Amino acid sequence: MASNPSDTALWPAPHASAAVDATVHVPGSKSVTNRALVLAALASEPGWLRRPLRSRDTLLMAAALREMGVGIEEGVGPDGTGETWRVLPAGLRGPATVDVGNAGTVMRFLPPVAALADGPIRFDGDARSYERPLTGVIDALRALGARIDDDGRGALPLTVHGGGALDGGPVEIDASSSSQFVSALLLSGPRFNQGVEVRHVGSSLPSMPHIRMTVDMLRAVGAQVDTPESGGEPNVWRVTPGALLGRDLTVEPDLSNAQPFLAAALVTGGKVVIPDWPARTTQPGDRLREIFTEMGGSCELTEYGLVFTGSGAIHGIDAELGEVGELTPGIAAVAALADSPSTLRGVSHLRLHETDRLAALTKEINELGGDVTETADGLHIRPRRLHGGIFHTYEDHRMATAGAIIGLAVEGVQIENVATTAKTLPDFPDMWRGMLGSEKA
Ligand SMILES: O=C(O)C1=C[C@@H](OP(=O)(O)O)[C@@H](O)[C@H](O)C1
Ligand SMILES: C=C(OP(=O)(O)O)C(=O)O
Repeated sequence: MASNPSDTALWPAPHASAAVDATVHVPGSKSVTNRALVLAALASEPGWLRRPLRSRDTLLMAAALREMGVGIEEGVGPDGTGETWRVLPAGLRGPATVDVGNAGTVMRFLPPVAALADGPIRFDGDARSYERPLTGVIDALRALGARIDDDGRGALPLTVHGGGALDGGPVEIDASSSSQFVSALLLSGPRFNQGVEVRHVGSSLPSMPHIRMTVDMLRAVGAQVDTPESGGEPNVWRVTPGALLGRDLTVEPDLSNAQPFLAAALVTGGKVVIPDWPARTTQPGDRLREIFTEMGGSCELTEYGLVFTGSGAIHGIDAELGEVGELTPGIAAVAALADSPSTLRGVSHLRLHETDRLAALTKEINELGGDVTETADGLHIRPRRLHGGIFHTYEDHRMATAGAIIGLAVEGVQIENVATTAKTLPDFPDMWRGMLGSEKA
């Protein structure tokens, strides 16, 4: 966890004076947008993304692909809102420089793409990006025939010396620190000469829904993928070499970014409607229907979207969150306000996310008077009466939204650097105020 950044930019988290009653249009999924951009860039024909997320992580992905020669044009959607990107694949080339920011998807998904480019591609990013695990991708690409210069730590910054093609073939990786290693190799796999066979050899594998998202999206653009779930060996994914189709894809709302708004209904005993909640999805945020129901709410999935209603009571939960790790900060925030203790398990890899999320949540909730302890693989949260204070965010968007959830119920919470939410949700403060603006009298 980085040291406390400056406290100068403090955002007074709005306190809810009544139950919220709002409809919240949540922008597109980060994970879907960035996969769609990579797949469209690797396709053999142009493609469209409708309602892409435009946030720091996805703009970095688009900028990086443009740097490598891909055309990405802003288009005007049928409703005139300019909500489309047209992606024009082109011969990938260096020299180029990629800024990954602190986007796991950019730092993991693009080195395999760079290995297919002609020329050197340099990768650099925020200070935190140097600490986030990348060895799985670097070692695998080297084993598959790529030349990569790094400083020997198996992390950023680095240069991939693209040779215009990559042999590919079988490779073993330990993806226990991030599922994104597997997704990264699979996404570019169809373009490797021999495709790719990824065998995960680590003790555990987090975020399986995100790997399923990768597989589903690859299949949707014509790739042949064999998975453990389709009768293959456990922990082995195989992608056959082949051309990818350009698609016209409408990006689903980001269900993990719906989390703070659903939490607002739970915390205030109100109601929040999220239009366009997909009936079927690989997004981990879909698990919120079940998790937040267990914590005291109820939900109804209609053709219009998800209607989520709080009961006024908030219950603690004992939950295994390894599959849905990115939901942990928001769940921890709700758990700190519950009527019974919670244990959140299976998320030790969160120590290597945007910040050490387990340490950050523990420290910040406890500084508001809470009683949170870190366990080997998660958090134990005993609710206490909380008081106001500064909630530091460590440049982690989900810390900022977690603090905002607590602020609804606790007066005087100030979020340091709420602007960090722009990583995946650029309009968060306005959306939050908009939701509260429609509080019931
Ligand atoms: O592939 C993806 O889009 C993601 C995978 C997960 O990463 P980890 O497996 O590193 O947790 C998740 O936490 C991240 O927010 C997005
Ligand atoms: C872990 C996350 O992001 P990243 O894609 O940078 O890994 C997240 O959004 O919670």
